[in-house]
Order: sequence, then structure tokens, then C-alpha cells
Amino acid sequence: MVPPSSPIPLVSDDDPAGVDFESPTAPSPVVRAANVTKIYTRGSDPGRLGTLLGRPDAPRVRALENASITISTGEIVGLAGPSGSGKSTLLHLLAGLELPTKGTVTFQETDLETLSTRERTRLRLEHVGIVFQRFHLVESLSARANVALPLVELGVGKRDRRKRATALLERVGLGDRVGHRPGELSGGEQQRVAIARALVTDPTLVIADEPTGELDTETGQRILNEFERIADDRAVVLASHDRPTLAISDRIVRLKDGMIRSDGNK
Ligand SMILES: Nc1ncnc2c1ncn2[C@@H]1O[C@H](COP(=O)(O)OP(=O)(O)OP(=O)(O)O)[C@@H](O)[C@H]1O
Repeated sequence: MVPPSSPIPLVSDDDPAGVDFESPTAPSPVVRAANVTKIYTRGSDPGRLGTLLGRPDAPRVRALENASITISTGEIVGLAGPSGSGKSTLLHLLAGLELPTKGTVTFQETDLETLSTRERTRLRLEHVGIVFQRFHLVESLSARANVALPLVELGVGKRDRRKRATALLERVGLGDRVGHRPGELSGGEQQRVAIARALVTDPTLVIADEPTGELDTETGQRILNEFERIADDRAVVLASHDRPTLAISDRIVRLKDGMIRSDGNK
């Protein structure tokens, strides 16, 4: 399991003097998918064994096929492609929400397959911020309590949680909505609460599925500026159909029919 904020060691064991021969500006890989395939069976995730043992006549969807991608600190990677091309599936694998049917996903130096479900959940909580396409906010909680929720799970004290959640909500332009519940907020405001929640743990990797889908142009641009700012010292992956969102990406990965068709600079 990756300890909190575990650094990527730049100094090798046979370098007792601790001299760093690598460029300090070399980007550190945060997450790497190697030859990943994801097959869904009958609308569920059967896992590796289930896929092998599942009924041969069960309908299967090959959502992703032999995809490889590396994402490093300081990078914004845009995932583009038509509806159903596998963008959300790839995001879920990179975030450790699901495991691939074949291939490996490595977070920093940890192969996610080697972790228990509980360890994988912990790693996500500590290191990954996720903005879901459908926000996944808790209806009974205020905007601030929703943003603070990951900090509750991490055991952060109430005062600190309130302070951090309020600061994040102010940063996404919702300083005057902290006490509102999701049902009292517009779709765009809910989306911004979801973005604030994804950032509150100061994650190493931020994953967002259509992060500006519900926003007007001006608010969308404000959120994109925020993603650009936070990408300075972390990795960001954004799946989108939206031109301005893809325009802030350093690299665009294009998917079609579950396969990566191109991965390069714009
Ligand atoms: N849990 C699931 N069970 C069965 N099939 C699934 C599941 N999740 C995704 N799929 C299928 O996998 C394929 C890829 O879906 P995915 O959601 O990754 O595409 P996408 O590029 O994100 O699409 P969109 O832009 O519409 O969100 C689609 O054919 C989809 O129907």
C-alpha cells in the first residue's frame, strides 16, 4: 500500500552519498495502465475470475481493449472520443474504482491488483480525487459537509474539515452556498461542489468525467483555470467532448471502440 504522500525515490540504493543523478524536473509517473482490457458481462463487473467462469452465452461488452497510458505529475491529459468509446471505463481503471480484466494498472509503484479492496479504497481516499459524471453528492448533507466527507473518513478534526471545505467552496465560487443541500443547488453548482470535494484531500491524481458538462461558458472557464492551477504539482485526467476542456490539456488521448487511437500533443 502506498503511504500518504509517498515520494518516488530518485536516489538508488547503490548511491549512498544520496546524490541525485536524475533531473529534478523529470516528470514522475503517477499512474500507468499497461495493456488493459475491460470486459463487462451482463451489466455488471464480474472481475477477472467471473469473466473466466461466467456463462459463455452471457452478453459481454469489451469496453476497453489493450490500452496503455502513463500519466505524470504536472500533466493534464484529455481523454476524447465518441460516446461509448471507453473514456469512463479508462478513468475508472486509472482511479482504482475497478480492476482490469487483463493487464495492469500501477499507481506510483503499486500494482493495484496486489491490494485488497480495503487497501485500494484507502489509496483512492488518500491519493485520488474523482469528479463523477453524475456528481454522487449526498442529498441529506450541506455543500460544505459533502466537500468535507473524505476528510471525515481520513480522521481529520471537525474544525480543520470546515476550514478546508469552506476554502475550497470559495475557490470554486460557492462561498455563499456552503449551507445549501444538493437539491437546493443548480446542476452547475452541484458540479462545482463535486469538484471541491475531489480536491479537498489534496490528491496526487485528479480524475474528472465531463467536469464542465453542466456549466455555462464563464463558470466552465473558471473551473478549467482551477484545474490548470492544481495541475502544477499533480496529475489530472479529464474525459470530455468539450473543446475548451480539451484545449487546456497538455496531451490528448483519443479513444474509439475501446481502443486508444492516438496519444500525443495537440
Ligand atoms: N457497468 C457496465 N456494464 C456493462 N457495460 C458497460 C458498463 N460500463 C460501460 N459499459 C459499456 O462499455 C462501453 C464503454 O462505455 P464508457 O462509459 O466507458 O464510454 P464513454 O466513452 O465514457 O461514453 P460517454 O462519453 O457516453 O460517457 C459502452 O459500450 C458501455 O455501454
